[in-house]
Amino acid sequence: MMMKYNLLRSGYKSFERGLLGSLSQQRNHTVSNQEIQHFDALAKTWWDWDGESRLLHLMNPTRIDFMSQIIREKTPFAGKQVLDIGCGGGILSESMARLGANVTGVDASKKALDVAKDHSEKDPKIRDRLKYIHGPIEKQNFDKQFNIVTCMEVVEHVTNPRDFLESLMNLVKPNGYLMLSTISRTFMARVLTIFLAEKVLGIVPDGTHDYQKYIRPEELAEFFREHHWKVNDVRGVMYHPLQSKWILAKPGDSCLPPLCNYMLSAQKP
Ligand SMILES: CC(C)=CCC/C(C)=C/CC/C(C)=C/CC/C(C)=C/CC/C(C)=C/CC/C(C)=C/CC/C(C)=C/CC/C(C)=C/CC/C(C)=C/CC/C(C)=C/Cc1cc(C(=O)O)cc(O)c1O
Ligand SMILES: C[S@@+](CC[C@H](N)C(=O)[O-])C[C@H]1O[C@@H](n2cnc3c(N)ncnc32)[C@H](O)[C@@H]1O
Ligand SMILES: [Mg+2]
Repeated sequence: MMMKYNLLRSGYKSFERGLLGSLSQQRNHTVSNQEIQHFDALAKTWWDWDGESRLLHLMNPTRIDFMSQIIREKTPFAGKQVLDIGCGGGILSESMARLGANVTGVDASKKALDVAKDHSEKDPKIRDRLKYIHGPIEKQNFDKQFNIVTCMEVVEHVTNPRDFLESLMNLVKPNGYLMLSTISRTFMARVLTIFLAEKVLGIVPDGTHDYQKYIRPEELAEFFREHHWKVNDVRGVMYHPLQSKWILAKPGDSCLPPLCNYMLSAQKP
């Protein structure tokens, strides 16, 4: 019987250390060396649109669309201070900078970050609005908070997700947003994102995901509400391999929580 567990519940003992450790002042580590080695290996082809990170490139317009729907301003990113956690090669960071944001990208993969820096340096229109920092988020000492913190396709790759998310939440300004995308822990997600996407279709690099690290939207929503944050929206997003594009569910599209990939927006009181 598969143990039903919630990685975000404070009493839950994760494999490395009990989450109770996160209740102390000292935060648990959030970086898995195995995960970072995986993304280090992908760094070289990150900006190859038909390369191994193709689905992330294809996902970009959809996540900009989702965040724009939530922020509901004419120019949702212009002039905003944005922190992109787990920015990788900078696919989303560059898009938000192109829309006028001042973006700080943080990633634990030095190789991916070097690719991000190198790629942004080539574009005078955005390079002055982009800054990249290497290292675990829990070790960063920022002298400011951010209007928007993005964390796209990252939380399913960290250890101690509770500590990871709490570090991010501390970096959001009051009334600011934390925008996430990740994968739900369901059988359908396991079949689609691992069996089909990695093993059968090969559209995601083999070994990218560990089903045990998937987090359900209701678990994330409960976690934010425990911290008295408002959950603005939870939206399913499905990759359509025949159309090679991501389809974002419409608001209120289904009373069911998303069963595979989803995006979630939470707002700080
Ligand atoms: C309990 C146990 C032991 C389970 C084992 C799991 C297993 C091995 C199962 C195999 C058994 C089997 C053959 C099952 C299939 C039949 C079945 C019983 C299904 C039941 C579940 C179900 C209803 C599944 C739905 C599947 C379905 C409807 C198929 C029919 C046709 C169809 C709709 C096909 C669509 C295919 C499709 C949608 C493909 C897209 C796959 C996908 C979701 C891709 C997204 C991948 C992703 C996560 C992208 C983000 C990303 C990307 C990258 C990157 O580097 O590009 C990196 C990242 O970190 C990312 O997060
Ligand atoms: C699938 S990639 C997503 C990249 C980017 N967010 C995007 O969607 O285009 C996941 C990224 O998270 C980074 N990562 C994983 N664990 C991390 C952690 N604990 N702290 C910071 N970055 C991390 C990896 O190095 C990798 O670059
Ligand atoms: Mg992922």
